[in-house]
Amino acid sequence: MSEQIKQVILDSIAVKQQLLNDETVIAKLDAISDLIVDAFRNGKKVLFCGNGGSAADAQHLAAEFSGRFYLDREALPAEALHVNTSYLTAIANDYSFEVAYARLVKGIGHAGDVLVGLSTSGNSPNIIEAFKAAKEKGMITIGFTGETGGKLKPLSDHLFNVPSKTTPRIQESHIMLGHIICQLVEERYFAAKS
Ligand SMILES: O=C(CO)[C@@H](O)[C@H](O)[C@H](O)[C@H](O)COP(=O)(O)O
Ligand SMILES: [Zn+2]
Repeated sequence: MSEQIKQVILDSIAVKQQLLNDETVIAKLDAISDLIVDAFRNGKKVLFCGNGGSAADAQHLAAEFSGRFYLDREALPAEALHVNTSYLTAIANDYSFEVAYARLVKGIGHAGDVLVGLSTSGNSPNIIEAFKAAKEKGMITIGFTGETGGKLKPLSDHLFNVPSKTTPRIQESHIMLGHIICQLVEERYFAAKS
């Protein structure tokens, strides 16, 4: 049993070690943070979407922006697309779950806004449809996926494809990458303002 537990921790570390060793990932984190700072400076917002554990990650990361992270500061405009359960259940029930996020992107998304999609397979239909809607709107799409990127890869302007095939290990790295971006964005946006 303890070996099994240790193996999970080792596997999680191994994925993160690969990210640490990949200079393109480090450079991308730096660049995406600047991109999001620019979006906020231009009055744009960041929308997040995911399913299951990745829905939790989506709202977690949105709340780092709209609430606060390390700094005591103003709110930044960010939200996760699944948080209104009345909206989500009505649209899933009346139309389909597949269109639920896309419909909201069409309703509230504007050119220059950012859509972050978290999908370990890269193949969740509602995330795919949301990315298609975002691209039609002229939004910037950022995918967080597993190693292949799945169907989200060609729809992502920027992609963090975590080098693993295992859903929970991928998610553990997604939240780490997301936290890094939140930290850099908060520092850069509010340092420039003060
Ligand atoms: O949290 C977990 C597994 O760790 C699950 O809830 C998982 O997120 C769900 O099965 C999702 O529906 C998987 O979707 P995706 O990552 O392939 O887009
Ligand atoms: Zn999970």
